Amino acid sequence: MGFTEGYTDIIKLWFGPKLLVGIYNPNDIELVLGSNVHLTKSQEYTFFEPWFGNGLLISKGETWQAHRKMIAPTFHLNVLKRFMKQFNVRGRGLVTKMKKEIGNEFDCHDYMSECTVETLVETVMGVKECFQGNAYYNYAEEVMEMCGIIHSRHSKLWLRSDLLFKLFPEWKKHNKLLASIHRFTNKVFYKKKEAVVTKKPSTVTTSVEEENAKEIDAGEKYSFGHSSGIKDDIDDNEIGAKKRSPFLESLIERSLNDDGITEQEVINQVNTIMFEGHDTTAAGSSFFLCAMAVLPEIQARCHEEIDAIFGDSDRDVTFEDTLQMKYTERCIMEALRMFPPVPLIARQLEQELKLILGNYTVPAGCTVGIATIKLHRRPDIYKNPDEFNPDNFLPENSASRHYYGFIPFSAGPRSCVGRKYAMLKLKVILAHILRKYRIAGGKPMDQWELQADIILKRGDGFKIRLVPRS
Ligand code: HEM
Repeated sequence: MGFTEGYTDIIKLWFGPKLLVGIYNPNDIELVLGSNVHLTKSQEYTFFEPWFGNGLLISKGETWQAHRKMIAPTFHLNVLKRFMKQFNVRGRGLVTKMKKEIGNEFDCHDYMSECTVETLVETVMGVKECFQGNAYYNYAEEVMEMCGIIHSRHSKLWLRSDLLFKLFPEWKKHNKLLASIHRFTNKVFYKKKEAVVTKKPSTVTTSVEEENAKEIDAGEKYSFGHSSGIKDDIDDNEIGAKKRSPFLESLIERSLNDDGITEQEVINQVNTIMFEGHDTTAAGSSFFLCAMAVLPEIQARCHEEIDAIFGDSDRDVTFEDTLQMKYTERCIMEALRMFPPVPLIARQLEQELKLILGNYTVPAGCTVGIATIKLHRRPDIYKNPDEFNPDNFLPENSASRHYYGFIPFSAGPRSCVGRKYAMLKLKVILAHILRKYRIAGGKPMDQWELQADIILKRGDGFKIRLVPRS
C-alpha cells in the first residue's frame, strides 16, 4: 500500500498477545506526544538497552527528566553557533572527498554518514584527531548493521525474548557489533575526560565573528516551520550564555562534581547522541540530495539562493547566511516531510486514553504507534502529499497547519533535543555541496524503494551523480 492510500485515523493490530494502536490524526497525536503523562517509550525500545543503558532516548521517569534538563540547554543555538567553524571544515572536506566521484553514479549516503559522525565527534563531543583511517565510516556501518538486528527483533516474534535470541546467530553478531561500537564511543569519552581533567582548552573552535554575534532568541527566528511562538526546553533563554557549555564537556564536569549524573550515565548519553545524532541526519541529507537530483527546477532555485548569498566567494558559511537560506531550508523540511528519517514513534500508555476522533478509548499499557511517514502524507494536511513542494513550508502555508501535522523531530516534552543542531549542520554542509556541484542522476522519486527500518533509508541506494559548477 502507498503512503496516501487507505487512510483511517486509527488502526488496531494484535502482535501475538500485544495490542498495538496506530494513530494518524494530529489531534490524537497531540494527546500522546504533547502530554506530560505518556512519556514512556514502548517496550520495543528496550532492545536498545545493552547499547544505550539509560540514555535519553529510552530512559524514563525521574532519570529521564533530570537528564533532559541537563542536556537540552547544551543544544541551545548559542552553543551551536560555536560549531560553525567545524561545520565549515567538514563541509569543505566533504566537497573535496566527493571530487573523485565526479562522473560516476555513487551512493551519497556513505559520504554523508561518515561526515556526520566526524562532525558530531568534533562538535557535540568536542574531541578532535581521535581516530585515523576509516574509523568514522566503520562506526556508521556498524550502527546500521546493529539497527538491522534490532529491527528484526521488532518484527520477528522468536527474536523478542532474550532467552530465545541467544539461540540465534544474530546474538553473536549483536555482541560483536556492540563491543566495537562501545570501543569507539569509550575512546571519545575518555579522550574528552582527560581534556576536561587536565583543563586543556576546548577543541570547539569559535570564529571571532561567531563569538561576537549577539545572543539569539532561538524560538522566534528559527522555528523550522513549526508554529511560531511555541517554545520548548531547547529554546530556554533563561540560562545565561556563559553557563552553557557543549554537551560532553558539560556532562563530564557534572559527573566529576557528583552533580546528578554518574560517569557510566554520561557514557550512556554519548552512545545515545552518537547514534541518534548521526544516522538520522545522514538519511535526511541523503534524501535531500536525491530529491535535488531528480528535481532540476527546484535545485536551480536553491543554486540561485546560494549564489545570491555567496556570489563567487569561497568564504565560510556564517550563522547569518544560514538564516538567509530560506528556500533551501524549505527544501530540507520538505525532504523531512516526505521522507522522515524516524518513520515511527511509539509510546506505552501510562493511563487509558480517550481519543478525540471517534468514540475510542485506548487501554492503559497499550502501545501507541505514530507513523510520521503516513501522517506527513495526509491529503487533508498537504494538498498533493506525494509531490515534493517546498512551498508547503511558506509561512502562510505553515501558519494554518496543525502543529502536530509535521513532526519529523517528534514534538512535545520528548521532542528531539538535536533538531536545531541538525538543521544548522545540514544547511552548512549542503550549502558547501551546492556551491560546488549540481546534483544529477538517480531514479524518479516515485520509483524509490523506501525501507522503513528504525531509520528510513532507500533500499535501492541513495544514488546520485555530481556535475562541477564553474
Ligand atoms: C534530521 C535529523 C534528526 C531527526 C529527523 C531526528 C528525529 C528525532 C525523533 C523523531 C525523536 C523522537 C524519537 C522517539 O520518540 O522515538 C528524536 C529524539 C531524540 N533525538 Fe533526534 N533527530 C535528528 C537529529 C538529532 C541530532 C543531531 C541529535 C543530537 C546531536 C539528536 C538527539 C536526539 C535525542 C537525544 C533524542 C531523545 C530525546 C528524549 O527522549 O528526550 N537527534 N529525534
